[in-house]
Amino acid sequence: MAQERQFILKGAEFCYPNASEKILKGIDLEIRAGEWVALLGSNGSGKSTLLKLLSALLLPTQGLCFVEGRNTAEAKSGELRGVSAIVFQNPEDQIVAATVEEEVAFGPENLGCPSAEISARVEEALAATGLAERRESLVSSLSGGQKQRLALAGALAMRPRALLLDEAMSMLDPQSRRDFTEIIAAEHKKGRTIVEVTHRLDEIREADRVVVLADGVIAMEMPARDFLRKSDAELRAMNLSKPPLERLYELLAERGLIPEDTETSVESIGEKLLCR
Ligand SMILES: Nc1ncnc2c1ncn2[C@@H]1O[C@H](COP(=O)(O)OP(=O)(O)OP(=O)(O)O)[C@@H](O)[C@H]1O
Repeated sequence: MAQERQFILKGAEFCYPNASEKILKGIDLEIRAGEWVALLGSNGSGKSTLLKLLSALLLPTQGLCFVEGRNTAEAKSGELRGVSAIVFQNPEDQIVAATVEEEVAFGPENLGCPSAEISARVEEALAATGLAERRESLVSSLSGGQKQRLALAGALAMRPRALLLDEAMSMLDPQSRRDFTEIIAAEHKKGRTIVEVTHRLDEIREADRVVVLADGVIAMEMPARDFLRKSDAELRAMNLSKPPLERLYELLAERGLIPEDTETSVESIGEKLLCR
């Protein structure tokens, strides 16, 4: 499964009902199972809309979308179950239950899982998101970061093969963002595909590939590592700013203080500087 094409968009277009202009104007994109793809682009460029096509919440108005080989326009109800789960920006839009445990059980219950399996899925998702000790807590007593981890736990309890993240970290403080990223990285290691919409380049370090949307089409596509090494000026032209670590790398490499092939990590840059 590792290299299979899990999502395929072919000339996909999308126009919201009653809107005068198409939001997506012919997207050709393939995402392999197990890949981590970051979707970038300015406000309104259609990133969330594209994510909704992948999750079959929306159907292309022209062109095709295939999910694990099935055309989403023809898939019967439930046929795409288990492929993907989505986490939105604001956990309040997603959480429905009163307690942590009830919230995580909600998805598997709706899937009609037997009770032993519901318990197993709840345990697994709570452990993965570090919420096991809060299982009996009221959702209202959780911090913003914990609520977003709960939304993620709810998604994981569906045991999706792909996690779709729609600016899922944009409301989090730096520590919660690090915690959330660690959980996502662990889920990716387990083999889940990650498709994340973001505006922050420090969230794409672990991605395999970056896809940039502009004016309804894919304006750029490349390995995340290469994208992060673009000049600050090029990134600013796309309304993006280089994260501090990459800015430091660029400055030190430009001045010959570290070799060009230094890995962009605090440890690696620090070691090269100390060895001088
Ligand atoms: N339900 C809707 N009905 C009509 N227009 C919509 C709807 N949802 C989104 N749009 C419009 O479609 C365009 C693309 O929206 P989308 O949310 O996909 O962009 P985005 O790149 O994710 O934006 P952002 O970075 O601001 O979240 C926007 O102009 C938006 O106003």
